[in-house]
Amino acid sequence: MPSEQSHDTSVSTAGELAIDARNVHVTYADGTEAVQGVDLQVESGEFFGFLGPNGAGKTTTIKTFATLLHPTTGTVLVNGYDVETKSTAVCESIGYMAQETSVDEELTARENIRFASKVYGVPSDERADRVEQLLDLVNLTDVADTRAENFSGGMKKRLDAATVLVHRPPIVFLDEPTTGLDPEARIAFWEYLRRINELGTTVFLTTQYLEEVDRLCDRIGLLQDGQIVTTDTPESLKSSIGGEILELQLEEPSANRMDHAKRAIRQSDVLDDSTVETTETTLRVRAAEVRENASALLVSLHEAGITVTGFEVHSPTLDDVFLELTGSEAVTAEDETETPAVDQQEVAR
Ligand SMILES: Nc1ncnc2c1ncn2[C@@H]1O[C@H](COP(=O)(O)OP(=O)(O)OP(=O)(O)O)[C@@H](O)[C@H]1O
Repeated sequence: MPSEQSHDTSVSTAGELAIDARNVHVTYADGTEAVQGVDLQVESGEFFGFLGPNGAGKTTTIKTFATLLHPTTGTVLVNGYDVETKSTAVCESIGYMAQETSVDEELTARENIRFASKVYGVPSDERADRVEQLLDLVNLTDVADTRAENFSGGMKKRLDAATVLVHRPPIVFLDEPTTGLDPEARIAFWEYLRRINELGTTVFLTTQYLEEVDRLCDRIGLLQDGQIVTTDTPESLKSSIGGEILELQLEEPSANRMDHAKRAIRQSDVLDDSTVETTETTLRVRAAEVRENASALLVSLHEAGITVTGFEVHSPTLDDVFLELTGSEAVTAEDETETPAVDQQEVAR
């Protein structure tokens, strides 16, 4: 760990719990039970991905951990501090990045980070060094004196993330930090998160980009309807669903056609034990012997009058885990794009 950038872990050290949530419920004033008995332990230094379909309660949970909402019942310790009785200590020991970017567009990158250092109480004689380290960490040194209004969405996100790190919190909460970014900006941001995690910071994030989660996260918690469905490593989650997946694209897919195909697969005696899931565009058949029986399945579908335009067999991915455990499809990278980005090189200095 490079000493000049090492994060202060005096509040929480490896092996200790960064988050210890027990039976947490959060009910909004209108009666919506957004969180319904969450139990979750995250160790210091972990890179933890918090996943779930829209409306599952991820933002509510993360806001409760970051003291922005009160648990209705249950207890949450963050870095050993109770979010209810020691909320100031919790705030001082965390960084929280909301879904909406909070950088001041009128200020330059350097001014934004300097301002955050002041707000978070970084001693004045340490501020200048801290600002330069963070600019370097998020790769914005070259545009440090450019106003944030000229930045692309990805650059603003990286700047925003730098501002939540000024007080060297041992844990950062990031709520969908890469939503809306184009693939290149997203990769740069994930690389940045990997760096801060390597420097010792616990990373707790919500996201819907499962490929990156698979690559980066030590563990994943899957939330649905306010409850944790499972918590495990990406590898264990993938192997737990077992078998292989045959993905089929149908000609002119529609709900009716998908149902028809699903029935045809079930009625054929090709596979004894299979799980068939459909999304808007794809039919997924999971079974132990699906690879060996793919041709026979295609013949059955053809005989049932269904035209298959494409297919592939693959090992289970986190998308498959997500679909099986929640019954809904995760957002894919293609679903979202950011507004035209100003490339870093294009920004006038
Ligand atoms: N202020 C609020 N008042 C009442 N209900 C709310 C409020 N905020 C969120 N909810 C509801 O609580 C549930 C959980 O919402 P939450 O935003 O925590 O889910 P999420 O998993 O973060 O969803 P998304 O991925 O769409 O951001 C949803 O049913 C949502 O409509």
